[in-house]
Amino acid sequence: MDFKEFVETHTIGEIKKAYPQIKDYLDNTGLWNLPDNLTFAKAFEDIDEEDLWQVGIRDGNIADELKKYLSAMQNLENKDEVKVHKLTINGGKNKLGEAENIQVEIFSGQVISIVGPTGSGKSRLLADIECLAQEDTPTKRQILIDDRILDDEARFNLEGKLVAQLSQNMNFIMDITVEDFLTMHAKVRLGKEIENEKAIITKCFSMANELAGEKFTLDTKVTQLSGGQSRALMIADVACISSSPIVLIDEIENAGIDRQKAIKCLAKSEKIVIMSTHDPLLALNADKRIVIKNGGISKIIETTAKEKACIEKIRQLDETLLNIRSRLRLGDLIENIN
Ligand SMILES: Nc1ncnc2c1ncn2[C@@H]1O[C@H](COP(=O)(O)OP(=O)(O)OP(=O)(O)O)[C@@H](O)[C@H]1O
Repeated sequence: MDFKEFVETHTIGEIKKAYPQIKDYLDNTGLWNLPDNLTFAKAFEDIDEEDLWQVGIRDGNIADELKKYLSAMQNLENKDEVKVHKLTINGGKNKLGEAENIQVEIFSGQVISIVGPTGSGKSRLLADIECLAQEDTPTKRQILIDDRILDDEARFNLEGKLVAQLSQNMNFIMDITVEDFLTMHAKVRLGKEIENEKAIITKCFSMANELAGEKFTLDTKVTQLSGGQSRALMIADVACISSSPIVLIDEIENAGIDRQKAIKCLAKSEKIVIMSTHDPLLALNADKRIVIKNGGISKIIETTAKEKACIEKIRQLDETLLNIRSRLRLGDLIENIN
């Protein structure tokens, strides 16, 4: 029996039992009080045709409407369900055509930095991960997800669900407020759980403000945010709202935000965070760093305990430098560095 036939021959109660999400559909369309012991066709006999039209039900199309709703809910759930425990990079070739001879395994909850001279290929590695390369990019690297080789169909299905990318240049094109932006995104991601949605928006907004140098409000238009504020908002959005299990960050250091805190916020969300950086503070805050040379992965260094012990000193140096920068911006003379 196909779905249409099932809907036409069963009572509303039986249909709700077989597909519990249909109760949400009926609540959302204002049809929550239809008697459970009738079929839809019978129950609709007592409802004004115009009222049914208003919620998109006409000419006995209820089965089609229910099917559309169930399929939309399924898509949303499938999106949320994409979980990645392990990402593997199988080495390809460097710019000189030499084999990388390396395999890198990265697990959820880990933060990995990519370091190397300018032009060495850090962004290229991020791009390979973003497109889930299968030996079909200039580096010939292969990316496995949970030990799985991905065929074209799997790559296509995972597109947009797996990876959230925070790149150096981020501009908003829609002229809406921060609140509308977060609400819109939360609605797409979280759907019907309105209560939860409000709490998440509040959490996301305060996280963004904690990361941003200059504070902004929920009424601020996203197009009016500075580069640093936009980045802070997007990082908070990725940490609190986006369900992508892999986060790629291309050089966060120029963003004018609290970078160390930003990485901590992202790491807490059990995602795989991979960032290219020239910043020692960020590099040492990662669990491991991939060193790139001539377009190839030349080394993988696990951050040592001794290195971790240096972080506080580096943070102080960094703060001193930030302080000098902000004094410079304020028009002060820099004749001492206390
Ligand atoms: N293994 C490789 N084989 C061929 N080309 C490569 C390889 N790795 C990198 N490239 C190319 O080298 C160029 C520079 O790489 P990329 O932009 O990734 O450098 P980067 O380290 O991110 O630089 P920056 O620090 O300036 O951002 C790009 O055109 C990239 O496609």
